[in-house]
Amino acid sequence: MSVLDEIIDGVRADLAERQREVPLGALKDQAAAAPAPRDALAALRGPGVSVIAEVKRSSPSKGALAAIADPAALARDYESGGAKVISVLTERRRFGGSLQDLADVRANVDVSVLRKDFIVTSYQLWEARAHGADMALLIVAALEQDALVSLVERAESIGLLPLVEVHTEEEAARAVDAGAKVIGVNARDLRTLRVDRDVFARVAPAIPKHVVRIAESGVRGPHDLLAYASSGADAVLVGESLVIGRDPRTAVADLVAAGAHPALRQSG
Ligand SMILES: O=P(O)(O)OC[C@@H](O)[C@@H](O)c1c[nH]c2ccccc12
Repeated sequence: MSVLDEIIDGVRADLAERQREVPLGALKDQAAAAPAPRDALAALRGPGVSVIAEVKRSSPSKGALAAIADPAALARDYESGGAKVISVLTERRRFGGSLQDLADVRANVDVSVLRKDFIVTSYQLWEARAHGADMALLIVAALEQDALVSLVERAESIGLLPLVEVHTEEEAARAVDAGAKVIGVNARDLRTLRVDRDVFARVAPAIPKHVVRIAESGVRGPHDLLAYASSGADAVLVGESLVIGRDPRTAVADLVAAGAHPALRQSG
């Protein structure tokens, strides 16, 4: 069984428990009472290379990264550094996150917030919206095409912008077919956890220009952002290097400054 399959087994077990506690009808009432969605698409379209900064306590590949006692404070630092979107990992077993983290972050920033999790049912989309998310991650490798298509549609119908994640050209074609407006290319293979920063340059040409292209994982600093930008990235998604550093606000600001460089305007 791949790492991805193992993670999803755990996600399904936790999900079953939450579904017993909160019936869908009650969850939909919570979603109706949540603050209105923010326009993440406009934020991601630039100008410059947008930075999505992630609240990430641990990862299956590295274990514990940072304690992050106050995710909202970290998110405010990211925002003041210029992050356009805050990504909040809500998966509990491997990443140490929660839906409470998502709600805390959303209540304390003015930018858009992404629910980063392993979404396999529409119940999780309603949870995302009920806790204030503006975007939700959908991982192509975790979903049959029918399920992907219906989750993209459902997300949009409840006001969530789906970020559809791929790792290969074939997956990118599936994401485009599913109508994704935002596609993320993950440098990390979720089946093996290996990072290959060349994946973005290989896969990006399979994604039409009108789609927002996000390079995910492996950004250590401005030089990696610039490399992704030169291959056509509209945005980068950064976790580990921000949470392990001493000054997340400055780390984001350095990325944002690199992404604002005028020479990048002709790229892509
Ligand atoms: O910590 P990094 O290498 O900067 O990566 C961030 C982000 O791309 C990574 O957390 C991620 C990308 N896709 C995912 C899917 C599930 C969980 C996590 C992820």
